[in-house]
Amino acid sequence: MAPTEGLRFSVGDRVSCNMGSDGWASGKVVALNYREDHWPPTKTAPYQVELDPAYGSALIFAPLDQPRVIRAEMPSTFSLPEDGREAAEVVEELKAETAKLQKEPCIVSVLGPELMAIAEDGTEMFVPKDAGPWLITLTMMGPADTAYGSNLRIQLKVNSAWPKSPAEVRVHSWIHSPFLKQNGVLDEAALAEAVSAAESDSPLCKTVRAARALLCEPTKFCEEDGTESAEDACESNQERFQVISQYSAMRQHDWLFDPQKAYTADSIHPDYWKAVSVNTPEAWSSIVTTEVEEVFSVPLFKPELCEAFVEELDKFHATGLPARRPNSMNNYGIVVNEIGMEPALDQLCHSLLQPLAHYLFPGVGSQFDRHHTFVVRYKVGEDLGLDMHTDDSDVTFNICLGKTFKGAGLQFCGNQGSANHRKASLQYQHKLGHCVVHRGHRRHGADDITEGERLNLIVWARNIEYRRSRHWSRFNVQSRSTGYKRESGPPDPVCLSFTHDRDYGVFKEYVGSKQRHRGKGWCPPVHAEYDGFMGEEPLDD
Ligand SMILES: O=C(O)CCC(=O)C(=O)O
Ligand SMILES: [Fe+2]
Repeated sequence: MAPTEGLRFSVGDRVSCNMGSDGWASGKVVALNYREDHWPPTKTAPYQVELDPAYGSALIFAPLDQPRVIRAEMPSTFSLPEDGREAAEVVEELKAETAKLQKEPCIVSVLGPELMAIAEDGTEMFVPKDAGPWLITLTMMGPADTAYGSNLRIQLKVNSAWPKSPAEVRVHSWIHSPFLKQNGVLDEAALAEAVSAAESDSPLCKTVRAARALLCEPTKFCEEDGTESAEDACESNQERFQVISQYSAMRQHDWLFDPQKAYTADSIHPDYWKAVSVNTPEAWSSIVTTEVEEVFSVPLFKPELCEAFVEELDKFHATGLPARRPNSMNNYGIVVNEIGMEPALDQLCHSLLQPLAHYLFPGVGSQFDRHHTFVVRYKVGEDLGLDMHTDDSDVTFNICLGKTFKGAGLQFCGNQGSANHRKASLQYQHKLGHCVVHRGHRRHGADDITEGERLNLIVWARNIEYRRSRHWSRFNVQSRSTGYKRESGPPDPVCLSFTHDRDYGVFKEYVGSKQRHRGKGWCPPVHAEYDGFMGEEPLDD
């Protein structure tokens, strides 16, 4: 059908809709100029879309007729361009361009082009063979004496239609920017504009200059109404930068911050060091313990590394410098990327943890983009434990740093949305230096500590390719609506969440400040209630 009324799509057209952090979901247009009764008279949405059964057949609307909101359903032109060129020719060109890039004054290091370990074609993930896409990884320096005067790590994803099809820019460093999307990808429209303003005879250098300018001089690219957000971003960077540089003079173990020195044969458990050096399935299987299906553990840090890490955190606390907390329930933990450890932790994540994740969870664990890394801390008289939850990660690594403690086990239940997601599957006892590895969608929580103090380093690793695949969308979009399977029976008490569940109060008492959550839960969704389900009474106001 031809598009009507100036809209790009017609009723019946197959489309993909941007579900925000949930990725893209496929469906078909069922109405144009859609309206809901309660909307003001002038408000319409260009399209109503019925999502595919894989996404719960939900009826949604697209608020804007823009490619970033709704696009034609097709294999992403990004990964599998129809007008792609010979791969060898593109690789040669990219090599020549990366050589030019090395000479740019802001560039610290360049790696690649490397074939991606895993990529998405708009719906599914595939292992690239030789036709791309490729990644170019680089570290560059922001302008000195500004809020951006530190190393920035970015990755360029390039396909075989390069340079006709632009590179996607992924920013691994945690930088505040009005142009950065939630997943760490630079806004495509802003990048295109900045590329057209950049000067260079190499398209790759132009892209990198444009990315640097967007990230480090955001006000130049903002319309008047956006200047405020650019200024806010600048201020947040300044604050972060200040903490990092102030603390750099007070560090107890400088080597912990150094990507060349922190995670080496001196600090990594010898079994792990051997396995990662060999990196074969046999080597990994000889050190991995399967604690229960899809939950694994490995020896990772030597006790000396754990001890130094804990001393460093104690030192940071003692300075009184402001720290960002990992979540609202852990008031004494700390986001370690924010105190200057990011370069070293990048190295830990990409060189040491990535190969293990590829072995344990091929596909989703085969490639990581940015990671959110923090330390949780539990102590009697402070935070005791952590409510049942799922992580905003694709793969989570959880390493016990010490100190000595009793209680504080890690309870695992089922996968989010499954019939047994509130059934207990494992109580894991942390061991010094050992790392537990699990998927982010696994329901888990920390038992209360009864004695001593426990600190754990948590790495939430994310994979952009996976989050764009149908699998992730199905799991996340669908599971929030119709996708929760009917629960097989009442929950096991250890799997109850006081922040999420509608029946917590039926089985357990809300103690102290937990009271305020009574009646506010959403889980399980109504259609997924087990036989005989009873919801709790709401809180009397
Ligand atoms: O305390 C632990 O070991 C788990 C912490 C955790 O699950 C989290 O912070 O997401
Ligand atoms: Fe967690």
